[in-house]
Amino acid sequence: MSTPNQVLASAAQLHQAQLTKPQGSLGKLEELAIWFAARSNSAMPARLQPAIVVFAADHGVAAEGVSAFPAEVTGQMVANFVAGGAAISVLAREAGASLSVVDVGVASNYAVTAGSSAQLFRVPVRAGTANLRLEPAMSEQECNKAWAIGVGSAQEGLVRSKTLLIGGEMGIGNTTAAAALICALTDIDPIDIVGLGTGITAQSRENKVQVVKDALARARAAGAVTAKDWLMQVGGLEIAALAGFYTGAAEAGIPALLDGFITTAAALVAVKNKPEVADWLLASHCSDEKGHRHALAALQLEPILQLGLRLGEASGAALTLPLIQSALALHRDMATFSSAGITTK
Ligand SMILES: O=C(O)c1ccc[n+]([C@@H]2O[C@H](COP(=O)([O-])O)[C@@H](O)[C@H]2O)c1
Ligand SMILES: Cc1cc2nc[nH]c2cc1C
Repeated sequence: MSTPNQVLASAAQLHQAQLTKPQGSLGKLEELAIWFAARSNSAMPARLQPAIVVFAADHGVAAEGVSAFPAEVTGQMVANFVAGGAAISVLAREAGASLSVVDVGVASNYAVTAGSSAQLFRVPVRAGTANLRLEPAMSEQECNKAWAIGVGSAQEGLVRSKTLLIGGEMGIGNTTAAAALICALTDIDPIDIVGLGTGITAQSRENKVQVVKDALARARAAGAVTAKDWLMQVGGLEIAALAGFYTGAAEAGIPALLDGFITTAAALVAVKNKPEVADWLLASHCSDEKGHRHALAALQLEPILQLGLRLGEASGAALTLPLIQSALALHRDMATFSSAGITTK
């Protein structure tokens, strides 16, 4: 596992103090430049080359009425990503990021058009998870397979020469799985974590809280202890792939930018499994999903933005890219007090 370089962080901090601005006046942007310096082999990090990888899969728990949309939307949205019409298609183009979609378990058939705007990899581990209220979402072997696809996605051709990895997800029903994982790994009550997902009613949310409580009780009785036990019991295939993706990024020494509620649940699994992964994670935004801020706090991460987003697909992470690139450009290109001949005392 790579570790951030504190000597480069100190050099970057000294450089920030010499730029033509009052100390600390660029706030969080200064912290970002120093954070990337420690993780990019240079006190003056170059413009980032971001890769967005959206993992898609279905959830058996959708049968419990926990989403405002039918499960077929997962596959239909994969087709939309490939056709270039989804929010993340637009935002990836705007930010100059590559976009890949990895189907690790979409249950429905979907047709993709030729001449696509995103690369699609179809590597389904199974056709969606089982209903996690009633049985383990997946077997240990399936969980490991999805995890390995995520590791491979962070370390192979998909992201070659990229310097920032962004994981996203698409999966109807996955806020239920993510909520269950966050509750299991933080010991916070489902009441404080379960949210409205795609926009369910308050009454449906009561049912969703009960579904999560039932799933947690079932998995606990089945002997779930480790983060990977919980992942296999109440997680999802795209969540397992994302946890592997963050682990693979950390192993390769490439920073990873989190998106919303579901990606943060996956990051929590990765960090509980291997604490050093935390050194490579950056939070882009705090979504409107009820438990997101608790999950970020459990990871000791402070989000850059809070815009009331609740979309997923890596959209919040992509929206943060211009700010991050600006932070690095300011760090590289601003004049120093001495080069500009500005007096400090
Ligand atoms: O990223 C978030 O914070 C977020 C919050 C709410 C919903 N979502 C997206 O909505 C889908 C899951 O919502 P649901 O209601 O089907 O569980 C899934 O495709 C996610 O990408 C994403
Ligand atoms: C249309 C739609 C787009 C999405 N993108 C991520 N999750 C989603 C859920 C729905 C329902």
